[in-house]
Amino acid sequence: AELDVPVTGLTVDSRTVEPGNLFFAMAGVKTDGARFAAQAASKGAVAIVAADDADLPADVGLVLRSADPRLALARMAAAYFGPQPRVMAAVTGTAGKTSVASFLRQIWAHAGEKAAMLGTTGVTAPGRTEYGSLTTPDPVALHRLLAELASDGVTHAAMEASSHGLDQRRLDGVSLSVAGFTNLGRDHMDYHPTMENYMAAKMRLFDCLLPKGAPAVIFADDPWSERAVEVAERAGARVLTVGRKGGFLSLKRVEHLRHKQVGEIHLEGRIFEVDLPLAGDFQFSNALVAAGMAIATGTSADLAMAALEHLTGAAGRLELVGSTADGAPVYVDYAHKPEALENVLGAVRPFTTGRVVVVFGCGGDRDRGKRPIMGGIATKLADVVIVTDDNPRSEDPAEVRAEIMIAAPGATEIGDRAEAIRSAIAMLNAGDTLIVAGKGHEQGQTVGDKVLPFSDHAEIRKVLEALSA
Ligand SMILES: CC(=O)N[C@H]1[C@@H](OP(=O)(O)OP(=O)(O)OC[C@H]2O[C@@H](n3ccc(=O)[nH]c3=O)[C@H](O)[C@@H]2O)O[C@H](CO)[C@@H](O)[C@@H]1O[C@H](C)C(=O)N[C@@H](C)C(=O)N[C@H](CCC(=O)O)C(=O)O
Ligand SMILES: Nc1ncnc2c1ncn2[C@@H]1O[C@H](COP(=O)(O)OP(=O)(O)OP(=O)(O)O)[C@@H](O)[C@H]1O
Ligand SMILES: N[C@H](CCC[C@H](N)C(=O)O)C(=O)O
Ligand SMILES: [Mg+2]
Repeated sequence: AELDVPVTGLTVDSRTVEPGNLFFAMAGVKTDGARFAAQAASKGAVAIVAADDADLPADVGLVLRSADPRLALARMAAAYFGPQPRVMAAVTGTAGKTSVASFLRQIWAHAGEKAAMLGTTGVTAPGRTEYGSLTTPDPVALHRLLAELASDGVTHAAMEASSHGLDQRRLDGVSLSVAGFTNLGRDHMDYHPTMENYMAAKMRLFDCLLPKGAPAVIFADDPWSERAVEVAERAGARVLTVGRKGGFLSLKRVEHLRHKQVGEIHLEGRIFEVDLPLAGDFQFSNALVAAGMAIATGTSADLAMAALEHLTGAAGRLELVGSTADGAPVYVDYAHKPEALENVLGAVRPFTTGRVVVVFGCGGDRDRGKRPIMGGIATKLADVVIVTDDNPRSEDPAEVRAEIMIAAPGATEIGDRAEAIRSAIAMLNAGDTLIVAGKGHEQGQTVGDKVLPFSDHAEIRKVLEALSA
């Protein structure tokens, strides 16, 4: 069928249909949009886009069939909203996406570009800061945003490509200049049936979305790096590897100081000594991926390396919130999956002369398999473990905690997160380090379907202030 009537908007939700909208009926995880086609039609949808095999009532008007309606939505949203920032970068990987996108925006800004980032923590652009929700927005929200950014004069934008986003074609309409890969670890095993399936979703960024000949910046030191390089090469990308084993940016020597690290980076025969003002080995990895992506899209090596010395961590990523009177630092971190927890606990060990104390929990309605794994990691790598709540959602919080506690003998269980933070800070001695993990930048605790205002930062500050008063 051919559509020669004006379309007033695109939507995937029948409840938001306005007269003249094109309604996309999507088969989802919870329900099927096809069941709402009649409602969409009655609210004035100009046509319904549906899968070839979708079951639709007869009286819904014009129907456009598609073998892949999510792909159709992405492409139509791109066409409908129009302009995108000239240089679009997307980074994927289990951990580090938000950090890389944030660092890339900062490097571009340092080089004088009008740059933006969008992802888990929201949108950051010149004159614009918004709190986020999804890591990769749906195509309609995404292309509306990109068009706004472009019309505001933003020329460079860094975005995160989550595996859900890639799998659901959310960024298939984005014109990419460069793509990045950080690492692969266990995550979202409630959505992806196997690690292979999860890796394949991530690799869509390189083998479906990145134009041939465009640069693919790949972190070289992960067990999955080789696979990523193979996929990107086979897809015809210009592969640039970064890291200790990196061929493009290679990290030769790192010295860990308390809140910063000094590293030597080799780049095409030149040597840069870089003072990175962030703690944690993994932040150097993220910084290298970001620098590689900036250089690959035209930033000079000198400017990119200089920018690394001014980087600020993304909110809630190994963020130092304060210290006790004895100088014990208290960090907020977003580790909510096994490898991330392992990394962050390992990252603070070199500068901790006393005990590493960790407060963490696991989200309800999310992969249950990771709970005992994280309990085990905390027990192995921290000296004191306090298990608490992190967005129980529809689950019984005590049961979520119990599934962690099975693998965390010796851990203390304190469900109330504020109370857990108070107890942890109260026990700190000089030389100890406290990590409050799992919520990072989040500003709420989701219990049932209610989001109660909650911030690890605010709780920590409150306790530290009370102690110093
Ligand atoms: C599991 C998942 O990814 N779900 C996403 C998916 O929803 P879905 O299609 O499965 O939704 P569904 O509820 O089954 O409904 C099917 C369809 O019927 C429609 N519908 C439903 C009810 C109705 O009355 N009328 C109607 O038209 C829905 O709009 C939908 O199109 O497509 C929607 C539109 O793009 C997304 O908003 C939604 O994200 C939900 C909110 C979500 O929580 N997603 C999380 C898991 C997510 O995507 N996370 C990733 C990774 C996070 C990370 O970095 O770790 C992210 O990118 O944020
Ligand atoms: N390169 C890395 N390797 C391992 N762990 C990392 C790395 N970068 C960050 N982390 C850990 O993962 C947490 C989340 O980091 P970040 O938000 O940058 O990743 P993300 O991929 O965007 O995560 P999400 O999918 O949850 O949005 C950090 O707080 C830290 O604990
Ligand atoms: N994007 C991730 C964030 C998890 C953060 C953690 N605080 C939790 O609630 O599990 C998710 O929705 O699975
Ligand atoms: Mg993120």
